[in-house]
Amino acid sequence: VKAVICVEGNIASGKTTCLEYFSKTSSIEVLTEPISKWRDVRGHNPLALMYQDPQRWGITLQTYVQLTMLDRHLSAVAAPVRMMERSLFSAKYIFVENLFRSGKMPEVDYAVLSEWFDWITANICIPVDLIVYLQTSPQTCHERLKQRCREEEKVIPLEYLESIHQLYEEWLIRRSSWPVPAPVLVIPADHNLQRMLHQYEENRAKILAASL
Ligand SMILES: Nc1ncnc2c1ncn2[C@@H]1O[C@H](COP(=O)(O)OP(=O)(O)O)[C@@H](O)[C@H]1O
Ligand SMILES: Cc1cn([C@H]2C[C@H](O)[C@@H](COP(=O)(O)O)O2)c(=O)[nH]c1=O
Repeated sequence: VKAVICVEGNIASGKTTCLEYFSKTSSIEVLTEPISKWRDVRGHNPLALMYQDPQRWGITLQTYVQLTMLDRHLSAVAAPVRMMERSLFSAKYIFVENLFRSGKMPEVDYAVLSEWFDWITANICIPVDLIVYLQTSPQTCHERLKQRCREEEKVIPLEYLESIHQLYEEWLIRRSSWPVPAPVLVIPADHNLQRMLHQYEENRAKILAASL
C-alpha cells in the first residue's frame, strides 16, 4: 500500500528542511512545492506579481498554483511513501481564503476559483493519508523568512504570517473552517534545527505508519 503524507505549515516554517531530512530514507519519495513554476511560467513571475498587486494578480497565481498542485497529486508514485509539501487543499483553504477574507480578492475571482476547486475535488480522487502540521509562531516564521531572503517575499509583513497562521489553526487544530482530508500529526516547530531533526526522528514511526 502506498501512502501520501502532506507536510503543512506557514511560510518558512521549515517544510522544505523537513522534506530534505526524510528524503534520505529510501522508502520515502519527496515532492517539494512547484514554487519554481510559480516564479516562472513562460517568462512571467505570477508569485512576484501577486505580492505587488494581489487584487489584480491573486487569481492568476492561485489558478496556476491549483493546476500545479493537482499535477503533483496526480503524478505517478514510485516509492512506498510519498511526502509532499503542502497540498491542493491548503492552497485553497489557506491562501485563496486569506486573499478573499483580507479583501484582496474580488468576490467573482473567489467564486471562479471555488467552482474549479469544487469540481476537481468532486470528480478527481486526491488521496491523502496523513497531514504533518509544522506548528510555529508567526514570529519564528518572520525571522526565518528574513533569513531566507526570497526576493518576492521581502514585502511580507508579520501580519500576513499571522493571518496564514490563524487560517492553519482554524483548519487543522480547531477544525472550524474546512474539512480535514486526513489525520493530523502536529509537530511543534519553533525549535532550533538540531531539536527539530530529533523530533522528526521521534516521529518517524508514526509517519511511516501511514503506509501500513
Ligand atoms: N529549525 C530551524 N531553526 C532555524 N532555522 C531554520 C529551521 N528550519 C529551517 N530553517 C531555515 O529557515 C528558512 C525557511 O526554512 P524552509 O525549510 O525553507 O521553510 P519552508 O519550506 O516551510 O518555507 C531557511 O532559511 C531554513 O534554512
Ligand atoms: C501554496 C501557496 C503558496 N503561496 C506563496 C507563499 C510563499 O510566498 C510561497 C511558498 O513558500 P513556502 O516557503 O513553501 O511556504 O508561495 C501562495 O501565494 N499561494 C499558495 O496557494
